[in-house]
Amino acid sequence: MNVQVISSVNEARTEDLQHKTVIVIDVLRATSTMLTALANGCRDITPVETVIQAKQLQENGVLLGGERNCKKIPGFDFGNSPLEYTESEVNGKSLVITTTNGTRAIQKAGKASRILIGSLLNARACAERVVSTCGEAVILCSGTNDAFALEDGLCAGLIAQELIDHMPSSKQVTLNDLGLSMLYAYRDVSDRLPETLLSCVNGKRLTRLGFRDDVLHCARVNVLPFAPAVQDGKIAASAACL
Ligand SMILES: O=C(O)[C@H](CS(=O)(=O)O)OP(=O)(O)O
Ligand SMILES: [Mg+2]
Repeated sequence: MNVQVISSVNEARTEDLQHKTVIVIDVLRATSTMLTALANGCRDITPVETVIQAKQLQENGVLLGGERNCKKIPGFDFGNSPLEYTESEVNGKSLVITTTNGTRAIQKAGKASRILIGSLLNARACAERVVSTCGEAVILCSGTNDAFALEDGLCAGLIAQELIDHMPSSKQVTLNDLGLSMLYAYRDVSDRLPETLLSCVNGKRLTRLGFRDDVLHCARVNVLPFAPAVQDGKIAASAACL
């Protein structure tokens, strides 16, 4: 299986994504937040690119979440902190979310045959789901404002490692050069991921803004057993088995 790792939304060309399984990663924090909300019983999540689109989807009982400049958007129920999306807040509810990078990456992958939502939290589940499919796969790192973000790259490396570990011996995983680089980088820091995430640009920024615990939450590996797909514009935990 050919697996291409793409460094940021800006680097993703439509022809690289269409007809492929695309795993979208935004470790800090969008995809980690979505997965946490689903793990806490959120019924479904609609990721949108703009604040206006989110507000247009606002209706009774629907929660609005997201950030601009790492901060909660005025009038929204939640920011982009996974720790806000507790069971008591989100269980059984629908959520519309917009973030600077992660929801933009999901929209960019719109021509993929399947879009999976990935992070360190569910890397193994993503790999297992990809192994069971045919065709090529892409790991799309959201990055930050069109630039590479280390936390997303390390997650791509972890997913590559999980793909290698779970691929039947009759099949091989072939990575592009960025994928190989991230695999080697992940192996190098796998025993100190929390410190590594706290030391990267986004980890430092979030810590400065009071979100250190978010970084530590997002640095946990393989704690969620599902890899949800985007279907008809929504992400649902039940779509994890489709
Ligand atoms: O809230 C976040 O962690 C970031 C904000 S910023 O772009 O790094 O300022 O958004 P995300 O879309 O989750 O990367
Ligand atoms: Mg990010």
